Amino acid sequence: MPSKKALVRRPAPRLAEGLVTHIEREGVDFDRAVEQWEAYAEALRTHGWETIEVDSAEDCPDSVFVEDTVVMYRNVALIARSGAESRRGETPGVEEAVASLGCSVNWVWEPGTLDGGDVLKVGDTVYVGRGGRTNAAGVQQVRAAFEPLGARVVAVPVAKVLHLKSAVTALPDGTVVGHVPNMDAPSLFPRLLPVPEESGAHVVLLGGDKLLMAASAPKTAELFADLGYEPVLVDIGEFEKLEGCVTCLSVRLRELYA
Ligand SMILES: NC(=O)NCCC[C@H](N)C(=O)O
Repeated sequence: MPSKKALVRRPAPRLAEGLVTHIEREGVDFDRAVEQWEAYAEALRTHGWETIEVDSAEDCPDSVFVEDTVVMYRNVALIARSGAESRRGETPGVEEAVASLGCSVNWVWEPGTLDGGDVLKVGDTVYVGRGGRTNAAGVQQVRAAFEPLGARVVAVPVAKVLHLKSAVTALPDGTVVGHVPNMDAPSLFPRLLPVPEESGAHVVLLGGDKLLMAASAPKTAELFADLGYEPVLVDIGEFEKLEGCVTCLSVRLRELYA
């Protein structure tokens, strides 16, 4: 059944200690990060999403990036097991949240690793990035969880960036949007629109023609507006310093059984 709920998780006080892998570390202004997070959640609500706050994980610096902890396919939640050990303590609160919403809950088990940021769904195609955070066993476990439900899993090598969705996401019509210099295997995507900015590759579908995007991608926003979309820009600069993007700050639940 269609639903418009989104999990979000308040930044932990230790946010500034979050992991940085592919960029230089920069100081994070915690108060500003909280303001940006509030504005992000407000943008979701303004566009019809009910935000559900997962209990905060005070000791987990990266816990605001809630997308990495769980992958949804229909009503089934697959609880991730991050390739970064420091992130594994983030999952219990998320398990509770999805279970209390009536989702069926599965887990990625050792030796599998998976970050939700490596999973891009386009219709029933589920692209899974195999990279620093997601290993081959993790990809196999996504297949085992979702293919019996009708998904087709496509594994995608990821080496240049943190996650698959650091490089590509998709528009409402299924066109994949990607920053080609960050992509390891662009030919795996049948309909690819290259975008001029790294953060332009990150869109959250708000419904209809509306696309939530980072304010740091003005040229891509113009490109999308010219194609008939309506970009909604939010400043997430403090999270970008930690390799975060608009997608990673929420998990949308679109097919709950009410
Ligand atoms: N899905 C995402 O894009 N997640 C961003 C995670 C950033 C965090 N600092 C990390 O390295 O895990």
